[in-house]
Amino acid sequence: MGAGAFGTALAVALARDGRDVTLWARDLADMATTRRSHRLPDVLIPEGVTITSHLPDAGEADTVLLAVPAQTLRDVLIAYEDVLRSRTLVACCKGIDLTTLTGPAATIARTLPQATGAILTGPSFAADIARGLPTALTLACGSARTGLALQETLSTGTLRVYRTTDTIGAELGGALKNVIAIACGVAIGAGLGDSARAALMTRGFAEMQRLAAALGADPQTLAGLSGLGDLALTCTSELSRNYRFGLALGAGASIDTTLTVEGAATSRAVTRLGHERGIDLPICAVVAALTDRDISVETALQTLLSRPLKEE
Ligand SMILES: NC(=O)C1=CN([C@@H]2O[C@H](COP(=O)(O)OP(=O)(O)OC[C@H]3O[C@@H](n4cnc5c(N)ncnc54)[C@H](OP(=O)(O)O)[C@@H]3O)[C@@H](O)[C@H]2O)C=CC1
Ligand SMILES: O=C(CO)COP(=O)(O)O
Repeated sequence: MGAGAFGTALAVALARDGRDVTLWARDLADMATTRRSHRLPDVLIPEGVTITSHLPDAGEADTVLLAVPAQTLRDVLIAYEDVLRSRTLVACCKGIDLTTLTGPAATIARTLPQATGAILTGPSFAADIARGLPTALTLACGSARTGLALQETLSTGTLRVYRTTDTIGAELGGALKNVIAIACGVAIGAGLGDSARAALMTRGFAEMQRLAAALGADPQTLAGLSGLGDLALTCTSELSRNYRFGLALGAGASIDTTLTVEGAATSRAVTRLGHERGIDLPICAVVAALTDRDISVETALQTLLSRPLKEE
C-alpha cells in the first residue's frame, strides 16, 4: 500500500523475484497504463505487479507492506481497518507519529491490535532497490516465528533481509537517522565542513542510543542496519531527501515542499518525547527549531557549541 518511491521499488524487486504482488495507490493517475511512477521515472513496473486503487484487488494476500509516510500511517490503518485487521502488516516507513509519539510498529500495535505487526527498515534508496542493486535491510517483528517467515518472503537475490525481534530499536533507528541527516545537511549547506558533519553524526548517534535505551530498545539494534547503517547512508548522500532538505536550509536556498521529508515532523515528535522523558537530545531539538524556522543556522551552531563541556 502506497505507490510512492519506496512502495513501487519494493513491488518491482519482489515481483522480479517471482512474488505475486499487488501495488495499491490511492490515486493511480496513469500508472496502470504507463507502468511507470513519476517518483521512479527510470523504472518500468513489471507485468507481474497488479496495479490498482481498489484494495480488495489484493484478495487474500496475507502480508501487506505499508509504504506511506509515517505521519499518515495511522489514518491509513483506520481508513482500511476492515481489510487490514486480520493480516500481517509490515510498516515500511521511518518516523515518529506527532500525535501519539509512537513509531510505525507501535502505531500498528495500538491502532489494529488484532493484526500482526512488523517493520522493514534500514539503509536503502528506493532507486537502488528498483535497479536490483545489492541492499541489506532489517525486518523487526515481535513474533520470532512471523519474523522468520517474513524474512523468507521479503528477501530476494539482491535484497538481503536480516531479522530481529527488537521492534522499538528498529523503528527508532529508522526514524532518528532522518533527523540527524537534516542536521548534517545543514552543516554542509552552511559550509561548516566535513569535520562538523562527523561530529554531528557521532553525537547524533549518541542521542539515538540514549533515547532508544530509555524506551526499552536493545542498544545493539541501533549499531546495526537500522541505526548506524542508515545514518551512514543518509548523512552522506545527496540521494537522501532529508539530507537535501538540510542542505537547502543550511544554504538558505528554497525548499521543495512536495517531497516526503520524514525527519522534519519527527524532529518535533522526538523533542517532545525527550522533554517528557527527561532525555537530553540537543541536536534533535536544534533540528526541530530550525525546521520550524524558530532559529537561524548561526544560533543553532552557537546553541550546540556553547553547551557545557562533558565526558564523551
Ligand atoms: N524513498 C526511499 O528511498 C525510501 C523511503 N522509505 C520510507 O518509505 C516511506 C514512504 O516514502 P516514499 O515512498 O519515498 O514517499 P513518496 O513521497 O515517494 O510516496 C508516498 C506515498 O504515500 C502515499 N500517501 C501519502 N499519504 C497517504 C494517505 N493519507 N493515504 C494513502 N496513501 C498516502 C502517496 O500517495 P499520493 O501519490 O497519492 O500522494 C505516495 O504514494 C517513508 O517513511 C520513507 O522514509 C524507506 C526507505 C527508502
Ligand atoms: O530512508 C532512506 C534511505 O535508507 C531514504 O532517505 P530519504 O527519505 O532521506 O530520501
